[in-house]
Amino acid sequence: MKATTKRGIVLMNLGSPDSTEVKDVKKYLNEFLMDERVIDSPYLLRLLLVRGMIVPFRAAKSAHAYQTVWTKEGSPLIVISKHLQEALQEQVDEPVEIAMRYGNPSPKAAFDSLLKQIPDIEEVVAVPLYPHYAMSSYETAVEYAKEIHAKHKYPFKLTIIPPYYNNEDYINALAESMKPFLQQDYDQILFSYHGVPERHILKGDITGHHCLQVADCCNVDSPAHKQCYKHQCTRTTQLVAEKLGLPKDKFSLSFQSRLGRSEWLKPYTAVRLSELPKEGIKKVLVVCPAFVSDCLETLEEIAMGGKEIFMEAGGESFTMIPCLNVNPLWVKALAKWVDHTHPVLSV
Ligand SMILES: C=CC1=C(C)c2cc3[nH]c(cc4nc(cc5[nH]c(cc1n2)c(C)c5CCC(=O)O)C(CCC(=O)O)=C4C)c(C)c3C=C
Ligand SMILES: [Fe+2]
Ligand SMILES: [Fe+2]
Repeated sequence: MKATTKRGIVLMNLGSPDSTEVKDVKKYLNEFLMDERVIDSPYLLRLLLVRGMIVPFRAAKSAHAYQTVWTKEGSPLIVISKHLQEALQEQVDEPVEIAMRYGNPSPKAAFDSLLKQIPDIEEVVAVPLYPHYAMSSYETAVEYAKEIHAKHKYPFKLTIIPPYYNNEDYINALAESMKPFLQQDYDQILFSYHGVPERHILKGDITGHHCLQVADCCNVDSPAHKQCYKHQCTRTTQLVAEKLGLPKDKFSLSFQSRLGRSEWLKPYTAVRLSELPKEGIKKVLVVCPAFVSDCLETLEEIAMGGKEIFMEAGGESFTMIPCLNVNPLWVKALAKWVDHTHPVLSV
């Protein structure tokens, strides 16, 4: 069916450095970590922390990590986002662009390109490539896109796809993508999500008294869950496990990529990978549902670093399940969500 409204689509991801050179990685880390939704200290303290401590110490290590996963076409996250754009474009009539929260291409470049292709464009549908709501991922991407939209007075309406951590199309695509890996002999599936500081969870609790304060908070109903990253990761895990018929002892959940010394969501993936073999879990499958595109954090931190930790601790086999990337069911889900007849809620 042809769209009645003149529309365009933007897939929004996090972004990567322009190259693996230390100067480009520094530029990227500065932009990323100076975001107040990522490092939420007051401006001057953040500036001191980021420019004076984190970036000078982290840039070379980070650049080296990027070198281990970089491809001829560029950063895996950007390349896969482009492939997803192409795959979705084959399914929908509206022009599809990609935009990154940090680095390139920017939301402005994506909006300008859509406006050039359809000068009388009426609506742009933005799809954050984050299934879960976190201040440091979904929220910052959405608020940035809204800011650019307002600042440049674009003539079209901006519609945002809400978090889809519990959406049946997303859960089904994820479960189906995992099925082939369950044919092999394994002891447990580790669902490893990007972590966030516990402080962010407390800050995002709209009730002010639920998250991390009520016993088993993620499994006790609360309006806080609308913006609770921990609840949403827990729910994705439960729904995928149900869909795959996994018994309780066959899966567990952990959080990766901790930065700094404050307390982040626990258990930490690196710690669990070092403990699992001692608990008799010698064959592990790892899936990272917070990322829909493979990136540094899945390909280097988990598939390389995580595997090393697990094998050195006595593990026998470590299998990384790829992200959804350009999985046909995932592309189909996106095409369904952006269809003009499908009711989307603007956040
Ligand atoms: C999936 C959602 C993400 C959340 C939530 C998130 C929070 C978060 N991240 C950092 C710091 C870093 N993250 C880095 C890489 C990175 N993070 C995400 C996603 C989320 N981050 C992705 C997809 C990537 C990979 C990007 C790529 O180019 O492949 C990095 C850069 C790499 C490094 O030096 O380790 C940093 C730094 C914080 C502090 C945070 C929450 C507060
Ligand atoms: Fe991150
Ligand atoms: Fe919560």
